[in-house]
Amino acid sequence: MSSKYEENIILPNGKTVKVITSVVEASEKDVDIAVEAATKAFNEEWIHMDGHKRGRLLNKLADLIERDIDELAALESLDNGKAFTIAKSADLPLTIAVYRYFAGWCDKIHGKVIETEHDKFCYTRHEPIGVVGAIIPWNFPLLMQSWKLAPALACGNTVVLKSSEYTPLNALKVAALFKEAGFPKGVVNILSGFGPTAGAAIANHMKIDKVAFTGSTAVGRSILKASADSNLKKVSLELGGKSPNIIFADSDLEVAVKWAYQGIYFNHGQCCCAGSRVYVEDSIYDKFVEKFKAYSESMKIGDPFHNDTFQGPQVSQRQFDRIMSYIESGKQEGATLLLGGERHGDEGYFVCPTVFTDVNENMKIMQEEIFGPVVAIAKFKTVEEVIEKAHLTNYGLAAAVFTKNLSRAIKISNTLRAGTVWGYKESGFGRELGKYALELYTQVKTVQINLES
Ligand SMILES: NC(=O)c1ccc[n+]([C@@H]2O[C@H](COP(=O)([O-])OP(=O)(O)OC[C@H]3O[C@@H](n4cnc5c(N)ncnc54)[C@H](O)[C@@H]3O)[C@@H](O)[C@H]2O)c1
Repeated sequence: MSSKYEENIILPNGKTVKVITSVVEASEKDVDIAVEAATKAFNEEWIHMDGHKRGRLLNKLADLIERDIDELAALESLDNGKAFTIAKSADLPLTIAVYRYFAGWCDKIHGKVIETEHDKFCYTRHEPIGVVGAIIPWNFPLLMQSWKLAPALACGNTVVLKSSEYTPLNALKVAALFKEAGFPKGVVNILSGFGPTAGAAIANHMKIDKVAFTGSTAVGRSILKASADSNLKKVSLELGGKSPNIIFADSDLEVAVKWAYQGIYFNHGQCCCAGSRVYVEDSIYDKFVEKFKAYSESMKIGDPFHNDTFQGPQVSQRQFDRIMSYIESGKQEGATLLLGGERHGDEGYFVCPTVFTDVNENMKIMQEEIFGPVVAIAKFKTVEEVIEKAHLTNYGLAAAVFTKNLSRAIKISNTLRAGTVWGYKESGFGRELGKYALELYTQVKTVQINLES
C-alpha cells in the first residue's frame, strides 16, 4: 500500500525496516466490484443454503485455521507486533472458538408463531439483512475479523470486509482459507484498503444493507452520518473506552495487582476495554502502587518472537507518537510520572510501561483513550465518590471491581454505567458476541395470513 505506512513494520529480530511485503490497495471501484459479487452470491446461492450447511462450512473454516495456527500466529505477530506466544495462545484459540460458536447457531435461527385471531396465522421470520460491510481495526486483526464474519455469515448474510491499513496480512490469509473451506464465490469478500477511500465507500454504499464497524469514536460518528446520507443502512458500532478498575481494601492485593496489570498492559494497552484508570481505596493505596510498580518493572518487552516476551512494539509510528504525546500531556498537567514515560530501547515502537499517580479527572490522560501501556492510578475514600469518578468520562465500555464483599461487587456492577463487555455512551452500541449478536445480523419480518380465503 502507500509508502506512508511502509516504515511501520518491525521484523522478528526487532529491527525496524521499510517493507515486509506489499498488498494491493482497494479503491472505491474495488468496493463496487466486491458489493456486486456479494449481492449476486446472496441472491443466487447463500440465501438458499440450509443453515446446517452454512454451519458445516464455518466449522470447516475453523478446522483450517486450527491446521494453520502457527502460520496465522506468526502473521499476526509480524503484522501487529504482538508476541507470537500470545497470538498463538489467545488470539488464535479465541478466533477458532468464535467461528465454532456461530457455526452452531446457523440452523437454530428461527422466528415465533404469534397468537392472534382464529382466522389468522401470524409468524415472524428472522431473515438475513443482505450484504454486510465490515470495517475492522488493527489491534486484534484476526479476532475482530471473526467477530464480524462469523455472526454475519451464520445469519445468512454475505460480507464485504475491509481490514485495517496497518494489518492486512491475516485477512488475506483467511480469505484463502474461506475459499479452501468451500464457501461459494462472492459470499466473503476481503479488501485491503484505507479508511477515507475504501472504508468510506463501504459506509456510503447504496447497496450495502448494514455496516458493522469497530474502531475510533470519531470514525464511528462518520459511519453513522454516511448511513443517514446514503441508504439508511443499519449500523453497529464498537468504539473506544476509558475503563475504570476499582480496587477495594478488602480485595486480595496480589490478585488485584495481577489483573490490573493485565487490564492495562495486555496487547500493549491497545485494547478498547483496557483498564486505564485504576481507583484504589486510600488505606491500601501506597501498598498497591508499590506492588504494581514492581510488577510493571518486571515486564519482558522486546522481540515478539521470543518465548518470554509479554510486550512487543506498538503497531505504528502514529500510535507511538500519540502515546508519547499523552505521556507529555500527563507531565505538563502535573501528574506524577512514577514509572516509564519513554521509548524502550533505541529502535522500533516500544513504549516502557508507564504509570502516573497524583492524577485528577480533568487531566487528558484521565479523559481520553491513550491506547498504549499507560495507566493512571488514583485514590478514593467512599463508594459514592468512586462511582461518581468512574462515570466522569464520555465512555462506558467496561469496568472492573475488586472486593471480597460479593453483595458490594454486585451492587456496584449494577450501578456502573458500563457494558462490561460492550458499552453505553460514546463506546458504541450493539452486542457483538453470544446470542445477542444474532440480532445485529438479522431482521425480523412479521407474516400474517388470513385463513378465511
Ligand atoms: N469496542 C471495540 O470492540 C473496539 C475494538 C478494537 C478497537 N476499538 C477502538 O478502535 C480504535 C483504534 O483503532 P484504529 O486506530 O484502527 O481506529 P480507526 O477508527 O482509525 O480505524 C478503524 C477502521 O476504520 C477505518 N476507517 C478510518 N477512517 C474511515 C472512514 N472515514 N470511513 C470508513 N472507515 C474508516 C480504518 O481504515 C480501519 O479499518 C480505538 O479507539 C479503540 O478503542 C474498539
